[in-house]
Amino acid sequence: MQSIISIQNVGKTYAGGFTALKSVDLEIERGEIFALLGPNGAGKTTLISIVCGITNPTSGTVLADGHNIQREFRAARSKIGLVPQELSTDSFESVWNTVTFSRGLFGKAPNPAHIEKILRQLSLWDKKDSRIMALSGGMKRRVMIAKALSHEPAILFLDEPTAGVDVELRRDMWEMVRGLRDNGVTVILTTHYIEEAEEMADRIGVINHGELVLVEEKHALMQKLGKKQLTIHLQNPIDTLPQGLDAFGLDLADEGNQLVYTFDTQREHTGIAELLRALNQQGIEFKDLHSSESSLEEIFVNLVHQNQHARQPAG
Ligand SMILES: Nc1ncnc2c1ncn2[C@@H]1O[C@H](COP(=O)(O)OP(=O)(O)OP(=O)(O)O)[C@@H](O)[C@H]1O
Repeated sequence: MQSIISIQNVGKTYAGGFTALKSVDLEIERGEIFALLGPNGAGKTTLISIVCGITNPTSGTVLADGHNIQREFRAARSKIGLVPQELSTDSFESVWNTVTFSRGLFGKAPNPAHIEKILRQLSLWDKKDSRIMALSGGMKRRVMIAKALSHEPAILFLDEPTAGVDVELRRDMWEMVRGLRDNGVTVILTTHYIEEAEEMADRIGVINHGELVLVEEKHALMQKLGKKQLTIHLQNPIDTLPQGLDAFGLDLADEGNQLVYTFDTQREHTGIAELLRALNQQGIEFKDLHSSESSLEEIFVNLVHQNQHARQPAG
C-alpha cells in the first residue's frame, strides 16, 4: 500500500546559508504513530514545516496522500492537521467559533456534529462558549488540537504536544492520540520526552544535525540496541574480581557487594548460565539476582552521542 506521506531527498538550506536538513528520505505508513526524536536544533520543526507546506524545501519532494505539497498545495494540505509548537491562539473568540472557523479555512462545509465530537473528545465541551483568552495553558493546547482536527485530516502533526503540560493532561493527550489512531488517523509527533515516544510510538525516527540517523520499529529498536544488565547481589563483599571471571566483563559495584553483568539482548546465548556456573566454581555465593533493560532514553542518548563523535574530525 502507498505510504500516506512520502518524503524524498528533502534538503533545506536557509537563506543565511545554514543547512538544517541534508537529504531526508522517509515513508510514513497509513495509520501509524511515528515519533520523531532529536536534540534541540536537529531539524525536526524544519522537516514538519516542509511537509505541511509552510516552508519550501531547497531540494526534494513531499507527497501527502499522493499529492505534491508544492504543486498541489490545497489538496495536500487538506489532508493534514498541524498542532504547532507555539500556542498562537489568544483571541476574544469562543472555543466553538474558533474551531468552526478553522474548518471553514479548508473550504469544508460546516459540520457542527463533527465539531461537537472533537470538543467532547478533548474535554472542551463545557468550555465551548468560553473565550480562548480566558482558558488555561493546557486548555488552549487542547483548542489547538481541536483546530487541527476540525477539517477531518487523515494526518495529524503534533510538534512537542506535551511540552510544559502537567502529567494528567499528558496522559489525556496520549489517550486521545491513541483514539485518533484507532480511527485511522496517522499521527506524527516530535517530542523531547523519550517516555512519550516509548509509550506511544509504533515507529521511531531519530534526526540529528539535519540527518535521519535511524528509522526503526520501536520494539525492534529496543531489541536491537537495548542492553540488559544482570545485577548479582553477593552474600559477602569481594575486593577484586577473580581471574576466572575475566571473560564476562563484570563490574564490581556497591563496594564489592554487587557484580554487574551487561549482555546484548540480541545474542542467542546470554552467558548467564555460564556466569552462574563460574561463580559457583569460584565459591562466590549470591543472595539475589536482578535484571533490567536499558530504556529508550539510554538508547537515544547513546545514538546521538555516537553520531556526534562520528562527526568530529580525527586528530
Ligand atoms: N528561518 C530560519 N533561518 C535560519 N536558520 C533557521 C531558521 N529556522 C530554523 N533554523 C535553524 O535550523 C536548525 C534546525 O531548527 P529546527 O527548528 O528545525 O530544529 P528542531 O529539531 O525543531 O529543534 P527544537 O527541538 O529546539 O525545536 C537550527 O539550527 C535553527 O537555528
